[in-house]
Amino acid sequence: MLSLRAINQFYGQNHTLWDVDLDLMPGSCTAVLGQHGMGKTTLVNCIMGYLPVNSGTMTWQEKNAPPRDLNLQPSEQRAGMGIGYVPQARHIFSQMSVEDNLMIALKAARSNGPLAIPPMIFDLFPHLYDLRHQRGGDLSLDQQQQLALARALVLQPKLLILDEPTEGMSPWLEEDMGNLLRCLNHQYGMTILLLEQRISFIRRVADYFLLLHRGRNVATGRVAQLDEGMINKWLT
Ligand SMILES: Nc1ncnc2c1ncn2[C@@H]1O[C@H](COP(=O)(O)OP(=O)(O)OP(=O)(O)O)[C@@H](O)[C@H]1O
Repeated sequence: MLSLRAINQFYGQNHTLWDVDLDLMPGSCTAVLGQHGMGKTTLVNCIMGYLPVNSGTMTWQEKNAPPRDLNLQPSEQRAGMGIGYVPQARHIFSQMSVEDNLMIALKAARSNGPLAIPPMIFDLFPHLYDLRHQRGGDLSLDQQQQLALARALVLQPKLLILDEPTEGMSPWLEEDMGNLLRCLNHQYGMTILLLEQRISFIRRVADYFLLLHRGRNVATGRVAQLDEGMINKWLT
């Protein structure tokens, strides 16, 4: 679905990503791990087109369609292509209603075509239906997190990218988030890329991992292979 090869990125003179490779299989959930400042958000910003890639290739391929060079797609088109993103800072519009927050995502990506919130949104987030006329800023932090996720889902992305979705969450909300991601992954067949620090959460929801250290990809594999040795070496 998405293949990255030898991605390098610089902030000015600062070499931030070094020859990073990543392969996302359709319907899989992959976690990118690493301590603070190791390059996780930078990698996603490159995928979303918010930051330029200095070298390397990013190839997007859907079933029965030719591969597309993601570097050639303007960032504003990537959501329409099927890449949804929930940033770490939720960036919801606090003055707009819940419904308008959802509609604006549809309008931004679809200049023509139907502008209806898909039923799956309120199936997944029934509370948001009850709150649909409330201002985003009046929601609790958990509800804002749900709204940010719902807004990424209105376009029914093929790939959903989440930056630290469990940050600041209590254990029971973390469990709900895990169930939701598993549902999106297994029932809706969505491919998921997760930037995450909590190992227990990764073990619950992810199939594969990629470990970044100082912008370098130092380990990849199945989550079952993520052992204490790796955790002690790279994550503590
Ligand atoms: N706008 C920027 N300008 C210059 N350097 C930056 C900028 N954003 C991030 N960096 C640097 O790039 C490196 C990678 O940062 P990045 O935010 O991608 O790491 P991260 O793994 O996502 O960290 P965190 O877990 O704290 O979000 C860090 O050294 C950081 O200081």
